[in-house]
Amino acid sequence: MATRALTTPDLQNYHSTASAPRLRSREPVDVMERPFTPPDADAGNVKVVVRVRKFIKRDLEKHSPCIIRMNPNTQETTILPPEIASEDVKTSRKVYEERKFTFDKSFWSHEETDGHYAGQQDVYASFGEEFLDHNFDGYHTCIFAYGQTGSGKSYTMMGTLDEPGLIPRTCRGLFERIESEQNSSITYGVHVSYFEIYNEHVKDLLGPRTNPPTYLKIRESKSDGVYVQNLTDEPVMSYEDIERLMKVGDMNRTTASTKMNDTSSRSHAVFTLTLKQIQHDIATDSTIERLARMRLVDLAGSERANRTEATGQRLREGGNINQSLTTLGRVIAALADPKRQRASRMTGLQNQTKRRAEVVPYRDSVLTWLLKDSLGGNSKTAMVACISPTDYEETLSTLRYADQAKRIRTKAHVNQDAVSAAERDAKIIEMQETIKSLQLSVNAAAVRKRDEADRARDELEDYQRQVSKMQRAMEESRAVSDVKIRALSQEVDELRPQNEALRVEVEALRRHLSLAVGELKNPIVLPEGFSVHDDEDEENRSVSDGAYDSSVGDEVEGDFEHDAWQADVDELLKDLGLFKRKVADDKTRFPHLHGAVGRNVLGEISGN
Ligand SMILES: Nc1ncnc2c1ncn2[C@@H]1O[C@H](COP(=O)(O)OP(=O)(O)OP(=O)(O)O)[C@@H](O)[C@H]1O
Repeated sequence: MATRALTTPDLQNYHSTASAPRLRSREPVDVMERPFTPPDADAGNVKVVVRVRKFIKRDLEKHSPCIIRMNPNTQETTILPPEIASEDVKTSRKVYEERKFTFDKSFWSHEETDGHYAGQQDVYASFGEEFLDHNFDGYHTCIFAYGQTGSGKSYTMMGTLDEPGLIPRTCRGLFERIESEQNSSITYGVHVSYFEIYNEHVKDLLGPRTNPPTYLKIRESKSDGVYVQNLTDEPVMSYEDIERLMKVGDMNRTTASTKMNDTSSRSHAVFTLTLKQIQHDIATDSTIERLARMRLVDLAGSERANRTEATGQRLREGGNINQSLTTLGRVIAALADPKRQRASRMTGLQNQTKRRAEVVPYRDSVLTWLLKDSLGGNSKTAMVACISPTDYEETLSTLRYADQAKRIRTKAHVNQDAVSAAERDAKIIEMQETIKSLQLSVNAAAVRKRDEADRARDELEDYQRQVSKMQRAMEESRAVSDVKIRALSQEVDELRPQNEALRVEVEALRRHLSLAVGELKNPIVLPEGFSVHDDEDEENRSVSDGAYDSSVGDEVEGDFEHDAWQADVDELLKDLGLFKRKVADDKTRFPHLHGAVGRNVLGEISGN
């Protein structure tokens, strides 16, 4: 924000006809002389002006005559019936008749050579400057252009490079006033936003272009009313800053060629200037803050589809444009309803009357919802009805619309806050505290979010780690099992022949043993003098004894045999004990070889 000195050279180009002369006089003004305290609320009707444009190529090709007359003294606009062939008049059911309307201003922009011709500067000077006065007094304002396609809305609002319209002139006027301000105790801040409503979507015209386009949301709050969320609201320091933004916005606007207009605006464009003034009184160390919003709206054309020969996308656009404009018509009708106006002024309303006061269908379209305050609330509002000089039906419809809008009353109040030094300090501290606590909660939320995310990520990683660990462990254990199985199989294979040999040996021993045990239990008693020699025994004895002594009696021979058997049995039992131990050892070493082999062996040993 800054207090500025007047630098723009072409101030002289503007001449003023508007009523509020204070800043317009360009005289240095004493702050005491210009008290910062205008009346608090100002109820007034919507200001309605009508403007007829000159012939354009299309009119000239059709050789259509001008059917509009305007009286510069009475501000009366007259529409004459079109010259149609008498046969057509007879067959047509439509009523073509002369109609008169009176508006706050009727701008004759049809023929430059006429004495009461109104150019762009005249239109601005007539009410643009007055509305700027309202802004500096702290009132919100809204100027919107309404009319059929090709009737001159964009020309009136934006204009051309050579003939700038209301928007550039208002912006230039705003900065000229700021720069001409002599009072160094006032600081100014200006912001600009520019958006369009296309097919019932809000598009930021100053934001970056995206594909697909980004549509913004509309919100409503107690403190800010209806607003567009995340809309670019650019701070500007000079008219040149705004000029640059206007170019960006206009390039982003959705236009198309229709039968009625080569560069037809297919959207409603809303250009908003916000002016904040802070006046500081050094003596009392208090400040007065004023906030004013200027809405400058270029509506899309109110054409009927069959007239523009629209199809496809154009037809759909037409439907949406008409939905907004039809709703605007209903809102205007509701606001202009005298019964409603009476009801809204009355206190202690009956229910039915109260409902009538409340039911204005603002929310039925994006356009009317966003213009809610401008149309029926805290705003000083003007409508510029743009008309073609040739089109009876569309022009009559626009004039009727405008005539109805005249009856709308708004209740504007000054948006001003007086703050003492102590209050300001307290407010700053409070804001600092709020910011601090917001920052903390934002940080905490961010940390919480981050923590939660981190924790979740950690948990996931941990889980994944566990899963892969487990998979690895399973693979390892499978590998170990495979090795074990292979080793055991090998061992079993190796043991198989030993086991077989043992089994055979055990079998032989068992047979031998049972024979021996049987002999021991039932010894064979030979008759006296009977000896049984076999050749082998005889031979053995001869060899072992060296000499055979036939004198050794039968008893001696029997004892000897018994001892030998006993020694054999002892030997066998010893072998068996050894074998048993060996088998038991193997069983401990190869418990898995519980299988048939081991069991068989052990079973066989134990005689099972
Ligand atoms: N007062 C005027 N003086 C000179 N030319 C004008 C005037 N008004 C409109 N025109 C011309 O008429 C044509 C149509 O005007 P403009 O584009 O402003 O119409 P529009 O109502 O905005 O149409 P749309 O709704 O299709 O956007 C343009 O070529 C414009 O320059």
